[in-house]
Amino acid sequence: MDIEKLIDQLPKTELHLHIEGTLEPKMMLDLAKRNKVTLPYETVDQVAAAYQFNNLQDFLDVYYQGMSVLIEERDFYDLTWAYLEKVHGDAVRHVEIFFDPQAHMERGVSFETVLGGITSALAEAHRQLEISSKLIMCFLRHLPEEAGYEALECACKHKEHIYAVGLDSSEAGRPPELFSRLFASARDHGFKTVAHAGEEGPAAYIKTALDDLRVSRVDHGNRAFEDPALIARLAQQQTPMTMCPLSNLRLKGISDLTKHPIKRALDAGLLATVNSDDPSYFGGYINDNYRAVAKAVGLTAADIIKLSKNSVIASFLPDGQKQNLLDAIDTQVSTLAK
Ligand SMILES: Nc1ncnc2[nH]cnc12
Ligand SMILES: [Zn+2]
Repeated sequence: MDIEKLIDQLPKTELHLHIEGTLEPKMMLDLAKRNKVTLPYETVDQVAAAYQFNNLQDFLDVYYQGMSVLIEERDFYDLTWAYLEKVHGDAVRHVEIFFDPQAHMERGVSFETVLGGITSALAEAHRQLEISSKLIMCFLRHLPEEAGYEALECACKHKEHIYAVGLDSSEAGRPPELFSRLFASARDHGFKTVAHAGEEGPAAYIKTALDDLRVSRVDHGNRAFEDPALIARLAQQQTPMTMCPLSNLRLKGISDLTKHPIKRALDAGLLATVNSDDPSYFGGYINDNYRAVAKAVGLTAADIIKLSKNSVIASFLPDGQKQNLLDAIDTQVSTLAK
């Protein structure tokens, strides 16, 4: 079966996507003009040239600067809508999107402005594009745990729109257990939990994300392979891992895509998925990630089908909707096999 066609046409979900990381250079410059924000770039080429990163922190510095152009509700709407239209063409049927409210609130943009723009676009995508969605509010781990409570209070006022909380930003030296009380409080309020772990941080951070934050999924998780007992546990528990190949390449977690652990993860029986993380900054949306990693590590047609099914199983969708999507994958596979 043709791998490219499978990637293009198989229904799938995206589970690791920072909406602020979908800000394309052109939109960044247009919004800077619209909102009278000064950026250190004047052309799309200058923006693109700044996207050279040696590690996660290099990227985060550019990412937080880029999002300074997002000010009005319609900016968040435009950003989210552009992403959804784009991945509609990638056969994405369901998205679980991260957003970073603390990074906006500290600039004087209200939680409601951010949430209003994102949720209006998500509702429109449900109507027009038949893409369903859930929102995951991330706490910034470079800030103290105490700083997260304000965002959690805001989230509690909008429980109908926010399904889970996550943990992102600078990982080194900021282990998950620093956020145990905040996450316990979020769970008490009924939110599911996920966390970035093992992107740059050690395997021990993945363990404490599981044990202390009680995460339903591990975002990235690459460094789990340094601990065979942890791999056995992740396989046994079928804890989903939301992997992001082009992100790992661009942030130099791996020196080349042939070293990406996605194939090893599938072969070890892990519930691994492929996602784009911050597609505007890392050079590719979800299907670009599938294509690049498939070529680099030699994924088979069976692997691609497995990955699209894993993306559904790993989602927060109710069982009935998961089954509908799994059936849609099988139907598409049969059509392509003819
Ligand atoms: N790849 C990533 N890791 C941690 N925090 C992030 N915020 C946006 N992208 C991120
Ligand atoms: Zn991420």
